[in-house]
Amino acid sequence: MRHFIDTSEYDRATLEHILTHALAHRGVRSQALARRAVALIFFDSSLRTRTSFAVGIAQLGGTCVTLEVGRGAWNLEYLEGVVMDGDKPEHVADAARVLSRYFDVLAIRCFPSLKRADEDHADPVIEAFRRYATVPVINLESALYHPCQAMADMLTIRERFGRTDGLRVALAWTPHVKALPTAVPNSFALAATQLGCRLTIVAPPGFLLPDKVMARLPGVDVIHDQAVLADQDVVYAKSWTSLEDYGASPPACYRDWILTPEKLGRARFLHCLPVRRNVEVTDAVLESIQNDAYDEAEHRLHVQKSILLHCLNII
Ligand SMILES: CC(=O)N[C@@H](CCCN)C(=O)O
Ligand SMILES: NC(=O)OP(=O)(O)O
Repeated sequence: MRHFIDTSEYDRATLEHILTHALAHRGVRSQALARRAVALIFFDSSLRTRTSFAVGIAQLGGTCVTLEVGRGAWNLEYLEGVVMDGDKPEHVADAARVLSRYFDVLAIRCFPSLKRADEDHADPVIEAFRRYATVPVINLESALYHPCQAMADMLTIRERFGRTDGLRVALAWTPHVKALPTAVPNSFALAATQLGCRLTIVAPPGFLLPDKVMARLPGVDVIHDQAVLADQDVVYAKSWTSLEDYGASPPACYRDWILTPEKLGRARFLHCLPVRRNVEVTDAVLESIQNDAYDEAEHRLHVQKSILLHCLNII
């Protein structure tokens, strides 16, 4: 079964095939998903993911139903063997099997708790759906991975530069008012290296990615000095939680890690959005011609149509 949970479950040729299809079919309307139905299951908020999936499915002639877990749909337990006497009336073990009888694809968003790193790093909710679903599962951002975002990121780089191989790409930590997940930086780092980019992680001490991700990034430099950003082709700005003080708001002493035009130099700017203006990145960066984040958001629509077709063995 072709799930799409983490890009590193696929080889480079498959990822390239999806990107090539997405670039060639951008804007194309078809009936490729006629008579197919996709469940969009949200445990957490979204602007881009829910809308771009709904529109993309419609452009392919398919149907989607959006469920908000705990708000209109039952709240779902996902841990094995628990006595369900709390606030969660249904288990993923049952919900995933039932929804698989109605839908051709189950797509799930569930962020980490940011309380216990060991539990988050096991990615329990998406793994529960993988275990019990009998149709393909697409990850709309789990505790550890956001593969659809990473594919849109790589499509943006490929469109801008005509290639991904050999480009100098920095994953640049930014300040934030609260701790954020590592899913976006994890998947960006993995996909960028899979597609031949020369990746540098630029972050304060203690802000590494989880061990199970770093283990798949051999040879990637981690640098604690933003001076290297100006030498890059692409700067990918993102805040994420410290591993040493897991789930704690970033300390005020790192507020000057905000990305400015001076630090960006001539690099192209990417961000998954949403962005906290003048906390993570200045208005001047976002209003500059170097900002490719809106193309990046558009590319979610194009690449997700190709991911759906891949998961259903249509391409
Ligand atoms: C602000 C916030 O909660 N960001 C989330 C979502 C990012 C895009 N889906 C994060 O950092 O993972
Ligand atoms: N980038 C992204 O996934 O956006 P949403 O959280 O708005 O879906």
